[in-house]
Amino acid sequence: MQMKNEQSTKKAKKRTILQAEHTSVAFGGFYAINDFSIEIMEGELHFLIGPNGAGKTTFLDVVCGKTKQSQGTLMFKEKHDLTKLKEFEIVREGIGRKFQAPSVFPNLTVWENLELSMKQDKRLFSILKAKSTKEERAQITEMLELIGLLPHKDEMARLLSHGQKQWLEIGMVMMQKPDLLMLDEPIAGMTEEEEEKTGELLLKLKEQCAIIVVEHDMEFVRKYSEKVTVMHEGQLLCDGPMEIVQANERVMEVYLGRKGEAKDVATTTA
Ligand SMILES: Nc1ncnc2c1ncn2[C@@H]1O[C@H](COP(=O)(O)OP(=O)(O)OP(=O)(O)O)[C@@H](O)[C@H]1O
Repeated sequence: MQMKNEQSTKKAKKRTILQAEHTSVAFGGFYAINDFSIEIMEGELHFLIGPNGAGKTTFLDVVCGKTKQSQGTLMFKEKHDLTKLKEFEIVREGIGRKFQAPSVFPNLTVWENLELSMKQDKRLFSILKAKSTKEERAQITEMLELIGLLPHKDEMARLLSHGQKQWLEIGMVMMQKPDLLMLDEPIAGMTEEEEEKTGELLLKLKEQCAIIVVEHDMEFVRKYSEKVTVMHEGQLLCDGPMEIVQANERVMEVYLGRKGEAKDVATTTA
């Protein structure tokens, strides 16, 4: 009986998916990130916000190995030291990233795009020649349902709307079953309806992996965030649930002190 209790406690305890401590990144003598720390837990939809130039994209670059940090520790799933891995090894360990602009294969169908993303051998010829297994086809269908593109499965990707292309690309990253998904401004350029569908999609995806979203749209952050980290000038300014973050005086100062972004915070703090 006691063992059973221990097991259920173990089950309930969430893993730390990503832990960065005292991360710094220097470009020449300039610190784009300066002693920044963040912890991302399993099943978390975590928004990373901050004014332009705060260091958000640089941080994602560090996590996926594109940029090397000059200082700090960076652990993935409590056991992989990301600073020692190359970009392809980081992907293989389970970190998927989607950049802001959609980059699907325009002249392949939606189905083929997903099929391509799940194969190791990325040569087009091999993919079109090799038939997917029943299990793989079931996985593709499941993903199409999740991203809402099942009715469009035979359409050329170039014919999709901007929002649909973004969902397809998210689906392509998800086909590799990441434990951490990183998205850079996923709703940029979307219609209101597409924004809402994206928010709903993120809520579903967090059942499968932890998610970091870099976002400028404060209304979207307020609506869908569980946890928010605010960066400013390469440093951690504040973190916690959105109610805490938007009531933080330093956060207000940083945003209100910058023309154009005052509107964003005013909307969320009203
Ligand atoms: N390769 C680089 N060389 C020199 N400076 C860089 C480089 N990459 C980024 N920076 C600088 O580092 C700082 C942080 O940039 P970063 O793109 O990470 O900010 P951000 O928070 O993502 O901004 P935005 O919201 O505008 O995308 C900026 O001052 C930027 O000019």
